[in-house]
Amino acid sequence: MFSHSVRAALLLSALSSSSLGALLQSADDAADQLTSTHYDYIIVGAGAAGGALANRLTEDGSTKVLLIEAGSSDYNNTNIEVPWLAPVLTHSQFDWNYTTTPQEGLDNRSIAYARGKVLGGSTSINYMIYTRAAQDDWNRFASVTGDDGWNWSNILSYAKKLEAFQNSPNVQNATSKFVANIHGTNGPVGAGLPQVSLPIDQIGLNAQQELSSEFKYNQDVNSGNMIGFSWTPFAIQDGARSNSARDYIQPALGRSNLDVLVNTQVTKVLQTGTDGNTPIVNAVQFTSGPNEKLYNLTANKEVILSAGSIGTPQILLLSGIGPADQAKSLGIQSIVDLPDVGQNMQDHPLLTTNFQVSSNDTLDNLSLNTTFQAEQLALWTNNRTGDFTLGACNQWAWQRLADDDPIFKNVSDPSAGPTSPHFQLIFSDLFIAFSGGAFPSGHFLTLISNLYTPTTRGSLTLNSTDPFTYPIINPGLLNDENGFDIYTMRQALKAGRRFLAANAWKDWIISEFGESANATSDADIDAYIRKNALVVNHVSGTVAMGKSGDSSKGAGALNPDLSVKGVKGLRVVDASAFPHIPAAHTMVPTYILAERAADLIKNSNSTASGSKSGSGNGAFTPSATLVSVFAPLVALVALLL
Ligand SMILES: Cc1cc2nc3c(=O)[nH]c(=O)nc-3n(C[C@H](O)[C@H](O)[C@H](O)COP(=O)(O)OP(=O)(O)OC[C@H]3O[C@@H](n4cnc5c(N)ncnc54)[C@H](O)[C@@H]3O)c2cc1C
Repeated sequence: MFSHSVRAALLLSALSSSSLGALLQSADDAADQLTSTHYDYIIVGAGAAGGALANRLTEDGSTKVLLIEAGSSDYNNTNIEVPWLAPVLTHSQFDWNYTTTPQEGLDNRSIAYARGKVLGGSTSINYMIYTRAAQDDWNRFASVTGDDGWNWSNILSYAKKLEAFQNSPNVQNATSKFVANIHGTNGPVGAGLPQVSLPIDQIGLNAQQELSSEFKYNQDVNSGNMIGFSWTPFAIQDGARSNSARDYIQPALGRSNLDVLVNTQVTKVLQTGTDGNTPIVNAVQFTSGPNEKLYNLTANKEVILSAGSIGTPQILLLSGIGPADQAKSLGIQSIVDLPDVGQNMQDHPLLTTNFQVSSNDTLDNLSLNTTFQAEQLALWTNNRTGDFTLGACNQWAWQRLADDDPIFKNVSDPSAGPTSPHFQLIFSDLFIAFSGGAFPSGHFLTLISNLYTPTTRGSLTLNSTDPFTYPIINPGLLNDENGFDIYTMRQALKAGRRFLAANAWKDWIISEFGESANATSDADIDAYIRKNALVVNHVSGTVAMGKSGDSSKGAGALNPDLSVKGVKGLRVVDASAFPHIPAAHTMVPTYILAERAADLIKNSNSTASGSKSGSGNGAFTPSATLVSVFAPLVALVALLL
């Protein structure tokens, strides 16, 4: 969630400890194995979705799967495992380190855009916050796609199936903080509530009770109704990060029908033939690096792109699956004209404000007090307990604008419905900033106000035909013509200030601190937001699903079963498929999407086999496009044929 540093987290150097035996560490070294194996499915990207799919599809021992990941296998690096160290992972070797275009809505600032590049993808570098999204969000996916299978009533079984929700003995009064019977306990993904109580927890509860008409108590944010003040669940199990590498991929590696190839980037998908007039696209091209050999490999059944909301549209556009005019302008041969590929990009804008507090018992001590820091680290190392098991906050509030808010006279409500929030308020027990630079000494509370129903849409377009040149990423943050986004960010900050002005906080909070303290008029608040807002890193929607068949602009690039419109043998399963960004943290919605996708794929009869007119399966093959784009490397590739 946070894109820069919590100062206390800058403690440990990366301790590398790769230990997965059955992994293929390099395409070059594994060439013999790859050439001699026939894969039913090739999954591209080992993040939230790719990890879940690789596990579920290989439950059937007769199904052979290859999972290809651009990053390393180092998912059990200490900085990844220790929850409190999450902030050090952005800008690290595990981050693609993208940058956006100058954002008009952010005073033309370009901002860093994190994405995970390691087994587990962004689940290995994220902030582990665990939200399923509201029932109204899922019901809207069903209505946009015309597929009732995306309804809350159907996906709830997947939400439970994937969970191992812990009722940890370390969580005080746990029964009032979550609803046990709506959670799963036997699934792969570990989750639970914070194990350490903080002094501000009781103050937060008192403030909620004092202001209960505005901030209702919600016993479980994952019930389908997210609205209100609640306790924050995390994908943390027994004190350590839970991610798709640890929970889905590692357990499946013991199966002989899963191969995982890391340090390997897929550069495009390839057409292998036609079925009638429909192109069959069931092959991938991949390489170890910009100047390394290129390989082609065909799947018996399908290629599944799970490279995330940046990687997946980039691969499709490089392959000629996207807007035909864009392909033409770059000299890429178009396979199918799909105007929505790379469009519809959405993310959640984020804003921090700091409050100086009178107590010296805050999590700031993890950086201010080296003795305390060492004690806490020892607790984590020895027992997986203590403050290093914590995430960004223990409590938060998910709120809606009032139904009669004046903004709705001019703008129709962009939220999915009454169970879905317009904004989120996070209450963190320390100083958090994203701008870098020196931290003030002292003790703080940080309010993080985030917009969850952005009306703006951005885009991803190619910079070049070189797959190693990053695409042009424009999430269009706060660039709304109707004024809804900046208005709602302002209302979020005001609501957070109201919460922190409750009588309950009077002995704790001294005053708002720093530049924001002077932002009192609407104009000043808006200026502060535009100057300082960043992003929650939930990028979604760039290859959205829509109703079946129609591939015109705005109708979605995917069918409701996540197959790519206009071709056979190719599916997209990741956060790029959401037609609207879920008004929630997006990891669990992506897991849920992948869990259902696995069943859709297993039940699908639409196998794009090579018995149609096209090339044979499971073999390295040359391709015409490869020759034109990578002319200098042709000689190297030829050696492999
Ligand atoms: C810093 C940060 C903090 C976040 N905090 C939270 C949070 O607290 N809670 C929450 O719910 N969500 C959070 N998120 C968002 C959440 O992690 C993502 O929504 C989710 O992981 C998306 O899953 P995905 O499968 O679509 O993509 P990813 O998990 O990003 O996986 C995509 C994978 O594909 C690989 N890949 C990409 N291109 C290629 C290619 N060409 N060839 C081979 N492999 C490729 C990538 O390396 C990556 O491993 C955060 C994200 C970030 C970056």
